[in-house]
Amino acid sequence: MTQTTALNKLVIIGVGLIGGSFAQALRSAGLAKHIVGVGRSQKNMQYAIELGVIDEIASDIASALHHADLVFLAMPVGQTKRIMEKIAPHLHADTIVTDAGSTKQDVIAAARHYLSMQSRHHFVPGHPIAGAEQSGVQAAQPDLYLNKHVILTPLPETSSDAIERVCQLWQVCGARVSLMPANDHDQVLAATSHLPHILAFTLMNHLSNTSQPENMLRFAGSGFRDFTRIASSSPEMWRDICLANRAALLKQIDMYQDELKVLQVILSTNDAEALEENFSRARSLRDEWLKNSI
Ligand SMILES: NC(=O)c1ccc[n+]([C@@H]2O[C@H](COP(=O)([O-])OP(=O)(O)OC[C@H]3O[C@@H](n4cnc5c(N)ncnc54)[C@H](O)[C@@H]3O)[C@@H](O)[C@H]2O)c1
Ligand SMILES: O=C(O)C(=O)C[C@]1(C(=O)O)C=C[C@@H](O)C=C1
Repeated sequence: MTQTTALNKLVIIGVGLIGGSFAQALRSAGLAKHIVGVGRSQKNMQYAIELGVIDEIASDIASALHHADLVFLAMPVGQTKRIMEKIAPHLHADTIVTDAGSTKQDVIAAARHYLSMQSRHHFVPGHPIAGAEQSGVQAAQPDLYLNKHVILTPLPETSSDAIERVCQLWQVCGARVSLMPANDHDQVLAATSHLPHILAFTLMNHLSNTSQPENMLRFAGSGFRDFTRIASSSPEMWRDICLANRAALLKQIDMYQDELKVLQVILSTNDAEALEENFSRARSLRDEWLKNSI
């Protein structure tokens, strides 16, 4: 790998789990000399300073972006349009902008609408497939991206230099970078990330509709804990993701319902052989995935 030069000024917009972890990873690699945070809540930003995640709280967007080498967008995807509109007039010609949004086509649509062609040359849409159910800067950790995938979905006009730079920075964080068309990204993530979150939230809501959920939950074991961990995730973040990727997610929900219906028939006909075959198929695919995952 070629030597990665340090960023003189890194601007993080949305200093939470994802933005804070990126800042910490680059700082610990000695690659971020000065980190400016742009936030929504003053309390959270003050906390980010105390934790040493950022060096400065931006007083306004123009001064935050002045001579910025890289801007990392890490707020919920529902905020993307607002932020793109705010940053667009202040971006320097060579400032690279990248993001961590869990959906990509909506982020790209916002970039096309608000960013100039010059800025889009330096815009690299991205998504780390790493995270947690906790949110906020207090949950940030420098090794969050270690051995995790990062998907970049560049625009046709994104310069190869900008892609290379962002790619190198993620590699410094310990991640493995892949490139993918944004539409493919959104289809794939609807199945492997957005649907599972919907299922976990729905299971909790389903139990809350039973007569005495607390009695039932008292005896829930580790299987239930594993399955529902992600139902503790940020409702705001997941509201935005699900709305942004609505079409792909609705398709996945339909297919999942069909799969449940198959299981209903198997159970109602007391078909032991079909039930075991159904579970074996699922186990094989998961075992295979585990063997090959990083
Ligand atoms: N949590 C995950 O597992 C995960 C993984 C990969 C990508 N992502 C994506 O990364 C982004 C951030 O997720 P997170 O988990 O770090 O969330 P988070 O809640 O921990 O952090 C988001 C931060 O953005 C701030 N914010 C909200 N609106 C803002 C605005 N208008 N201007 C400036 N700051 C604003 C919030 O105050 C918060 O501090 C989201 O787009 C999410 O889809 C999340
Ligand atoms: O580990 C978790 O808690 C996550 O939800 C991480 C997770 C995922 O679904 O895998 C969540 C959203 C992202 O955009 C990327 C990663």
